[in-house]
Amino acid sequence: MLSIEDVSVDRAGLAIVRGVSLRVGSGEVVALLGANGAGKTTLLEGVAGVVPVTGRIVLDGERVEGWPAWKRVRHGLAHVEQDRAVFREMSALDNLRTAGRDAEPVFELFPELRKQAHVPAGLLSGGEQQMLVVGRALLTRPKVLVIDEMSLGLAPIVVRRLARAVRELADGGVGVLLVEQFAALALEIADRAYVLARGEVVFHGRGADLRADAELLRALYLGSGV
Ligand SMILES: Nc1ncnc2c1ncn2[C@@H]1O[C@H](COP(=O)(O)OP(=O)(O)OP(=O)(O)O)[C@@H](O)[C@H]1O
Repeated sequence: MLSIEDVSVDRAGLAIVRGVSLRVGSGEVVALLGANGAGKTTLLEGVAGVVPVTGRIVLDGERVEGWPAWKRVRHGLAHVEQDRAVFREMSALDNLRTAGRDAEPVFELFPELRKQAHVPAGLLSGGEQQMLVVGRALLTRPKVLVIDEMSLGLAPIVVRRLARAVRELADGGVGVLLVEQFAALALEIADRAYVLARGEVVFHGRGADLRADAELLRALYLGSGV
């Protein structure tokens, strides 16, 4: 569904992402892990069309690396950015309506939002705001969802709730590429995982294998390789 082939990204003259190749299939959650500064956010931004890349990005059968971000969205890509941006003065429902579609599927996925439908989004809890952001992305009916650190600053119970929802989305056929600071949590819902260190893939394998091998995970995070 999404294939990233030999992708590199430079920023301010520095090679931040270097020759990364990875794939996300339909119905799969793929975790993208790595220490701070490894290049995870930059890679997602390259996929979404926020920053230019070299290499190939194939989305649902089409080469999209030269496309503007909006065109990638139209072709089935949704990008949940790190900043959890909602329209604070607008109600939760109106935030969802900006996606131009009936909000009902979001209320089914996150019933807690239904009760808050008419509350200004700025007054919602951090977790509810994140549900809105994920919900809004979902309403564009993506084939692939790339999510950057959706757990930042949220309570563990809320993070679990969001993680479950992401797994449900994938079970419904969406391909998910998930950047997550809590590796253990990401690996609970991930089918496969990649670890980035200094812009390069240093591990690729089954989520369960990495989860079962804390030693390996630690070594990868420290950048010492396998
Ligand atoms: N706009 C930019 N200009 C120059 N350098 C940047 C820019 N954005 C990020 N970087 C640098 O790129 C490197 C990778 O950053 P990136 O945010 O992609 O990593 P990350 O793996 O997502 O880390 P984190 O988990 O801390 O968000 C960092 O060294 C960062 O300072």
